[in-house]
Amino acid sequence: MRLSVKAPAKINLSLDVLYKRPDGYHEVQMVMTTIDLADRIELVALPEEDAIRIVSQNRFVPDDCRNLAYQAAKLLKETFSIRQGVAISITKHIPVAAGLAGGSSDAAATLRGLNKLWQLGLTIDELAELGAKIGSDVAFCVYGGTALATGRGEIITPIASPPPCWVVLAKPPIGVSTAEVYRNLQLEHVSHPDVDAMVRAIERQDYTAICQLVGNVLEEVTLKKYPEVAHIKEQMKRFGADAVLMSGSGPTVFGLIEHDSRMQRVYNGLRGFCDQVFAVRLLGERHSLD
Ligand SMILES: C[C@@](CO)(OP(=O)(O)O)[C@H](O)COP(=O)(O)OP(=O)(O)OC[C@H]1O[C@@H](n2ccc(N)nc2=O)[C@H](O)[C@@H]1O
Ligand SMILES: Nc1ncnc2c1ncn2[C@@H]1O[C@H](COP(=O)(O)OP(=O)(O)O)[C@@H](O)[C@H]1O
Repeated sequence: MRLSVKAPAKINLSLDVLYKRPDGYHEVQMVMTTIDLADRIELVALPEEDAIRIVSQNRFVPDDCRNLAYQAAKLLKETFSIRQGVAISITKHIPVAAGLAGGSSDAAATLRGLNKLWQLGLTIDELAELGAKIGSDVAFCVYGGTALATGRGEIITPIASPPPCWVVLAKPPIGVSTAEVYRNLQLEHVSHPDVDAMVRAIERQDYTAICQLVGNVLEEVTLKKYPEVAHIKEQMKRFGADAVLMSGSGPTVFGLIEHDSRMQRVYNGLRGFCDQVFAVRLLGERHSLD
């Protein structure tokens, strides 16, 4: 049996860090939303072989137990004593180590897919709870759509999706370590975005307010280390994006744009000096288990 599952990227419209916790993680408050830039996960049952195989053509993607999709399959196998194997093919479209949760989304898609393939009958809440054991962003990726994420990012409260718009993404050729960015964050020096106001602006579908309220406390850390990220931000503003922000720990910068012609201008302008540029739509729908 074979199954194909879509694994979309996320962006953080608002990302605040409240404090460092005794367990080493940071307490966060984020508004996250999925976008139409996705990896494709193919799951093939290996009934004769009790192994997890990862297949990927992308040289930045580990093909062993470091792969988050591998960890998702292993977690399900161990928790439910599954005695059969699976081959997981990952076709990457989401840039790696980019602040777009590509690995987390691959893990979440693997959880949703194996729930079907192995007929486990788990609810989406149960899958999200398992996902949180793999990484802080995995629970959100299990649900998709738009949500307020709190705790270390694993406590998910679904909210309405923002009004439809274009998202132009530009990723400079650097990979960022999330752990390092959190480690270098100096909370006494940051200005905090108003996450609650962002949630309210989304709930009332107020595009102008959403654009005014975007903010990410991790920006300062990554921009300081990589001035090219600040440069991309400036260019995206100059070409006319309605709002510009770095996603997650970076280095990907995204711009929100309402009108098609403006999107084309921003996209073409950025392609002049950045290799990885994408123009996609927000994905309104949450994932269902059907
Ligand atoms: C910054 C964010 C924003 O959505 O995304 P990315 O930039 O990675 O996409 C997330 O908080 C990243 O989530 P994720 O990438 O799943 O992190 P994890 O694997 O759980 O943790 C990686 C490391 O980041 C640090 N970490 C992560 C989450 C958190 N709330 N506090 C932390 O301090 C810890 O040092 C941890 O060891
Ligand atoms: N399926 C996967 N796809 C991409 N990267 C993965 C995957 N599994 C594990 N990784 C590792 O996770 C790290 C972070 O990747 P990714 O999830 O793309 O970035 P981010 O945490 O910035 O959103 C990478 O350096 C990579 O080695």
